[in-house]
Amino acid sequence: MAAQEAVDTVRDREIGIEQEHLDQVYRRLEEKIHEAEFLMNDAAQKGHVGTPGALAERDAQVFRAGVHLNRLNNEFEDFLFGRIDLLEGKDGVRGPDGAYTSVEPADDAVRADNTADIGETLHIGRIGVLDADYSPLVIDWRAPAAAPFYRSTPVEPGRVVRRRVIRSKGRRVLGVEDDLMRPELKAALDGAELPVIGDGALMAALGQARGHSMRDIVSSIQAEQDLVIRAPAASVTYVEGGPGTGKTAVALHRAAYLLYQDRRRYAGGILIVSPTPLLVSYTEGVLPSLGEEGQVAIRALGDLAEDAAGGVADTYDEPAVSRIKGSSRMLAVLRKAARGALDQPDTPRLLRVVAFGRRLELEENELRRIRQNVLSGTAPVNLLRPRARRLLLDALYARSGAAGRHSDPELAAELRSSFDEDVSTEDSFLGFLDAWWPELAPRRVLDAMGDEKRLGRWARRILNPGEVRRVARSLRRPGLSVHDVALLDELHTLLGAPARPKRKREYDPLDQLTGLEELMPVREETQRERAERLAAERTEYAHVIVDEAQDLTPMQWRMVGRRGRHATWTIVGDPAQSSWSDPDEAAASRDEALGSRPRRRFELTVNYRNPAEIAELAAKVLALAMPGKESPRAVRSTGVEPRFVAVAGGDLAGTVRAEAERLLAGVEGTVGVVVAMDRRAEAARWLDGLGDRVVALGSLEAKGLEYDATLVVSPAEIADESPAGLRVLYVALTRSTQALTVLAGERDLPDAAGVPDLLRD
Ligand SMILES: Nc1ncnc2c1ncn2[C@@H]1O[C@H](COP(=O)(O)OP(=O)(O)OP(=O)(O)O)[C@@H](O)[C@H]1O
Repeated sequence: MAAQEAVDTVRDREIGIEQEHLDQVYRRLEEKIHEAEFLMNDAAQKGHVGTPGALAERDAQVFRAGVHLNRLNNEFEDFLFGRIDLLEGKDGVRGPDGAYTSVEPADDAVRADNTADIGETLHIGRIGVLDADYSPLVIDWRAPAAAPFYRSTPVEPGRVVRRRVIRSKGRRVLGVEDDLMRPELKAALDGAELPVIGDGALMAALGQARGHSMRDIVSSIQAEQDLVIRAPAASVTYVEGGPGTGKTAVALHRAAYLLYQDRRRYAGGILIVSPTPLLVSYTEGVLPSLGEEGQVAIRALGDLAEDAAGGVADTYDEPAVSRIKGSSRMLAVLRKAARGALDQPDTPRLLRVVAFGRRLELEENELRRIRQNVLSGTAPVNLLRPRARRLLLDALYARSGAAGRHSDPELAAELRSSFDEDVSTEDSFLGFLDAWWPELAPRRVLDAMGDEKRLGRWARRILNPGEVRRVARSLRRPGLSVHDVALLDELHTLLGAPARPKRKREYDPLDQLTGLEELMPVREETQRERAERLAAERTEYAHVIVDEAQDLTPMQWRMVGRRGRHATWTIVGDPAQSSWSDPDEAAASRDEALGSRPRRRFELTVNYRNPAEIAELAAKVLALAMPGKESPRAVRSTGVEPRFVAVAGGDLAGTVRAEAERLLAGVEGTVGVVVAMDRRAEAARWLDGLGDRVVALGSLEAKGLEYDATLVVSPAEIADESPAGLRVLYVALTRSTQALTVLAGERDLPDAAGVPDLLRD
């Protein structure tokens, strides 16, 4: 008891020490806020008067102050979250943030009797704060000096002796957790022995109940993850790792890191491509919690093309259809369709005009010849219209008999231009051109492909008749599917957008400061509008991050590739979770999108999501889905084995509901019920009235998400859905942080214990 009290006293004292530091940080921030308010008022009063240099300097100050203001107003849970106590550095040099730059300890930092003094203490937070004398009160987590907080391990401690995670809420420190990186050392801080409190900050983070949005992991990023987050943004950073290894988390933190490193370069925008709108809404809170929003667009694959009018495409084609629509064979079909769609059922077959007092006509054959001639070029169809117009005029002029009238070239040219002028302003000619060579919108071509006969013509020798029928039928349904969006985007390129006049903008010196728009409350409305407009106009990005990259189809890789032609890339994925039927084809398209850029490859090996008991079950499916592929190592175990149940009395709905209720009672947070795609709608009805902690999901929608508990309904149904079914089942089984129930239907051939045959040893 007495020992426990002593521990508690030390803990309270250490919390008190961190509290003092946090108080000091807040005092300094308040000072800065006063400065910020003064500067903002001053700026508002003076308007934009002054030399450009002075303006830029003032704006930079307002910007920095605005960052602090914004941060404080948001009352982040843990503004300050870490601390490292370090040995003296080797070179004794300090970096721009006031911390020693060396990661290696000085030669004499550890004495022969294994004692040492702490040479430097750094606090790590969401942004950096300097004291009035420029000493660092808090180091930004992305700064080089903060890297040892994440990188240091007992095997390679560098200068770190003690690594501390500080839990705080607003202005109050709630707790501290320490890890000793050099346990063999007797280290002293200000002459007293260095105390060590508790262990397992990471475990505490992992055990917390889940909500419907992802949390940042800034206080517990692990060394192998940190290497990826801080990898230099050259060419392509390629990250592979199994379920729950933090790929999504790492991708988001990397976006924040890149912005910190080089804000001006990434003013060109960072695009994060996510497979589903569900994953977008699950992850979109992470960047704001890291203080970054303005420059990063997180978009679902179904929301990437501009023509996707009517919002996000989130309907899915049946697997047999998406397999065709996603494949690179569609490219050849679309090329034909983009040209063939010029021929509509109501396309005029005769051109008749009056010129020089004569009636002139071009008949069907002549018109066809002209069209073929124009289309022999490779330019986008809409951009060929001027050439079509010219060839029509040429043919009409030839018919008029005026061509040989003058031998003098100047007179002949004059005659020709007055002919062109006459004809091309005539209503009948203009009306004909609009109908015969209409400006094609991508959507119009896609709709035309819904006509089975026409699609059959365009897809001859590319798709078989059964495939043509399926695709045409799917295109006649209202709305857009996720896979249609990549087709639309390809059509956009094939058709070409006619140049539109650019809108003029007023010059605003504040625009030079990227990110400022997010921070200036007085300008909020207009700046937000501006940000939205810029985002809408943006078609290329400076950095592209692809999450769940294993799922992109060849057509989707082409679509994403177009948005990052000059970009650097970060690609995260897991081939074992791919729902695309032909991973080799997709990999070839990915390589095409990335060109010859060199790649740096990283691997993440630790599963932070699933307890070992769940990971072990999922590994059985992995062995079937991808023999020989190794499972990531689960970092914790809960002692709770997965539960197996068979459908009771043929009542699937009733059993699902009862099992969902049981899970809801068992965990504090969220419950996901994963069913085969074609059961999505009924599953939502089964769960009616159980509250918003539980959601029904189609197997493909479960990508990237996680729940405290999951109920996987009929593994066999999910596995049989598509050629990639086993990999999709692997995804479904790896969504849970605590509890997993597997419900077996008849098709699962459960044994007496309710275990489906797919999951038996
Ligand atoms: N270093 C960490 N500290 C705390 N939590 C972590 C850490 N790394 C990952 N996690 C947590 O583990 C879970 C899985 O992370 P994430 O979703 O990024 O994995 P993933 O590799 O994208 O998984 P999947 O491939 O299954 O979609 C998340 O809850 C994440 O917050």
